[in-house]
Amino acid sequence: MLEEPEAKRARFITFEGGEGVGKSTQVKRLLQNLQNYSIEAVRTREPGGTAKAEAIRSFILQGRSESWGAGAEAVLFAAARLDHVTQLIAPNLRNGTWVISDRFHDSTRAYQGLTGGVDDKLIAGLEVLALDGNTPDLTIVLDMDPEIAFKRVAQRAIEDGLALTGDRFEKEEIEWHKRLREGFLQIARDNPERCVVISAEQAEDVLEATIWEAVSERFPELQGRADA
Ligand SMILES: Nc1ncnc2c1ncn2[C@@H]1O[C@H](COP(=O)(O)OP(=O)(O)O)[C@@H](O)[C@H]1O
Ligand SMILES: Cc1cn([C@H]2C[C@H](O)[C@@H](COP(=O)(O)OP(=O)(O)O)O2)c(=O)[nH]c1=O
Repeated sequence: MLEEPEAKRARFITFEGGEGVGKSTQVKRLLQNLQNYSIEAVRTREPGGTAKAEAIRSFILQGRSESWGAGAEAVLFAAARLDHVTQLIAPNLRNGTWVISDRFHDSTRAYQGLTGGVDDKLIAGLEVLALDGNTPDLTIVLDMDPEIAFKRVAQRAIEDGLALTGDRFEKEEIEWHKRLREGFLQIARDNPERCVVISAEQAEDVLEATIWEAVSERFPELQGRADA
């Protein structure tokens, strides 16, 4: 009998945390580090990642669904995620390409669930639909005081000569952002096998090295691989 070829084992990594903690910066750096180790990998983001999901992203972030309430928004984020998973995430993982996503289902848990008040059972049901079994192998929760994160974002806007307008979630009060931070820490405590909390109050290079250590510790296939 012919042996089945061993399936290529691709990993799914997500980054989570509040606004301006450095997720996009570190997603790019991790992608580069994986590629330096000859790992095929792509980066993506939520909401978004596919044309349909990006359309839903614009609709929500412009504030057009705000009056619909957190429950309806949870449904919209889930609809975007379903397309993202079926069209981009799952096919890449099946082909052996690692996927790194800037936000994923924990953002719905934290924003619409823990701070938005949407019932756990609704959130859990939407996850069954949208994830279709594609739970991340590792979630890196970048944690920091939201006041410091805001200063970073404001500083960059000044340097770029831009007005600090913000999307609709960025405009929430600081107390709300503190509750959001606690929400992500709670998710990490509830899912210790999947989540690693890393302090984001470190210089970009130092944070990059801490993340690389966490990723390479988690996945044996990265150990002993030569830096290409
Ligand atoms: N470790 C860091 N230290 C200082 N500033 C940072 C760090 N990481 C990112 N930044 C800056 O902070 C701002 C937000 O970073 P970004 O990666 O866009 O965060 P997020 O994706 O979490 O919103 C950007 O201006 C970025 O250049
Ligand atoms: C994926 C997702 C994002 N969001 C929010 C979080 C952010 O405020 C916004 C995404 O905007 P984005 O500009 O990507 O935020 P950031 O740079 O901080 O990551 O959408 C939810 O409320 N629920 C979700 O499920």
